[in-house]
Amino acid sequence: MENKKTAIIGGGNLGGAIADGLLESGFLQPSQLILTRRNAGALSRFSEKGVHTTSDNLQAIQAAEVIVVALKPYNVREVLQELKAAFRPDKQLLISVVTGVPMEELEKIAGEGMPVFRAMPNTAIAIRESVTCICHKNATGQQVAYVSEMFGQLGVAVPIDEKLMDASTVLGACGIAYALRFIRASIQGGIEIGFDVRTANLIAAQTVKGAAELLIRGNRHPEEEIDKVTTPKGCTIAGLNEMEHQGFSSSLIKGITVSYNKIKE
Ligand SMILES: NC(=O)C1=CN([C@@H]2O[C@H](COP(=O)(O)OP(=O)(O)OC[C@H]3O[C@@H](n4cnc5c(N)ncnc54)[C@H](O)[C@@H]3O)[C@@H](O)[C@H]2O)C=CC1
Ligand SMILES: O=C(O)[C@@H]1CCC=N1
Repeated sequence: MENKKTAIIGGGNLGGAIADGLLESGFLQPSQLILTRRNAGALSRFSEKGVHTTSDNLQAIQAAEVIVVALKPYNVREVLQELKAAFRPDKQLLISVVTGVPMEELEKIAGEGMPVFRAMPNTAIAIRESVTCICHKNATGQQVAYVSEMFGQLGVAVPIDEKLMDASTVLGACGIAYALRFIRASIQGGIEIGFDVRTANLIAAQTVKGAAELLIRGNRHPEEEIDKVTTPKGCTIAGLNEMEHQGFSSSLIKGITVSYNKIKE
């Protein structure tokens, strides 16, 4: 499939990370990518690579077949409304990574029949290790295949129903921060028991990577792998049980539900 000229509207944390992933994977050449931001000067690391960077969203949309919207939820409606006339439902497709804005609303702005996708990646998309949950409306099979391939190049793409989009935001997108906080706490503990910060960082991060790979490659439930580590009367079970007495699993579950309810607000 021929790769399509793509405009990313909103080259911030996530928009920039998507651009990094698309370029690094070779899915797009720099000349096939347009990146916008209010202050286009902040995108110089992309323009140096040959990406067209601009603050002119209208020009970007007119030049693109695929439009990725990576604006903040609080200004996305206003910005897209101003660009309404530039969308061409017969020639373009729209991918929104914006939290909490339904596809129906995006279609109303972009024009009836516009192929609309919502994609929920996380910041690991910059290194092609995202999990990206995707749903769609009005898209042809070919368009669905194209968008799946695009995000598949940037990690793992998972098709979901739109009703699960907020849940995927919490588990996948916010989840990166939750996993990193786990690693940070491990580092703090590691320093208490004798490691310097760099060594503790390496051990904690590689351990989490190994744990994740055991599940992904083995398609197993975590408890199966935990059982292999917990020697009877050993130090692992003693540590785990103390963590649970202190509310470890409970605090994560509560955090996830609070995060979910916050999106619903
Ligand atoms: N950061 C993350 O890990 C994730 C973010 N999201 C969603 O992605 C969206 C973007 O989030 P971030 O990248 O974190 O925010 P951000 O604030 O870093 O990026 C938004 C960018 O849009 C630019 N912008 C504002 N108005 C503009 C305009 N009129 N034209 C062009 N650019 C404009 C801003 O200058 C900024 O660079 C949000 O809706 C967020 O909910 C989704 C998944 C993960
Ligand atoms: O914190 C937020 O609201 C956004 C959505 C997912 C990641 N960052």
